[in-house]
Amino acid sequence: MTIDPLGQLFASAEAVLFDFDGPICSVFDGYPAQRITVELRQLAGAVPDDLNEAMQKAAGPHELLLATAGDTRLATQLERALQAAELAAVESALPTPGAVAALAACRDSGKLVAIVSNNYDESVARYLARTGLAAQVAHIQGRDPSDPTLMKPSPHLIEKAARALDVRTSACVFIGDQTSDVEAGRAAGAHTVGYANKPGKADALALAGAEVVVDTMTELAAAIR
Ligand SMILES: O=C(O)COP(=O)(O)O
Repeated sequence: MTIDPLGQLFASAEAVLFDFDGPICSVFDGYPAQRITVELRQLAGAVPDDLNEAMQKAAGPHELLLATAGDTRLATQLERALQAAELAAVESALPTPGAVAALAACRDSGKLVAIVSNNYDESVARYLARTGLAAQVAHIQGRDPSDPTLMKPSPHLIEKAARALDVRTSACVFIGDQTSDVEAGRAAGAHTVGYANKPGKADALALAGAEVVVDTMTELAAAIR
């Protein structure tokens, strides 16, 4: 008998939770995250040395937002600017091959779907509307605009999405392309699948504890059916 770990994970799942940037689309393809990070740093202007150090270290706009969490005024200012940048970015976001098939497979097999993202929920909604996918997603869980510390790797967003779908987290499979996604999924008590969309990611996702790692969303779609 062949053992199909991915098929088994989905067979017993009631809901499939998708991270947005990566598994569903490349959000920052036309408006690079690096450019947004630089623009947000410029907007922040002069800040105290310790904060400046943390902000310079941030690898992307969400890490930058997190770095400002202790400064409510600045965090609010950057949150608003990042929301605007994300809304602009999704207009040119490119779909991930296999993502549409994966969502269709969930619909056909009667599994609930939520998107769980550190991005602004309205930008996710715009992308889904633009690409005709809105009806296939029961819930969009974006970051909490008032508290960046609740972004993944915190389990908060996954727990909230499961509550919105009225399922236990243990009945959810969460697919993400970052080790922080896998950490969030595990901390929430969900099953986790790593999507290794770049060379070298597979080992890191497995090390973070992903139960299965896939290289393509097409492979994932086939396993859901
Ligand atoms: O874009 C990011 O880095 C985070 O967003 P995600 O949670 O949708 O992956």
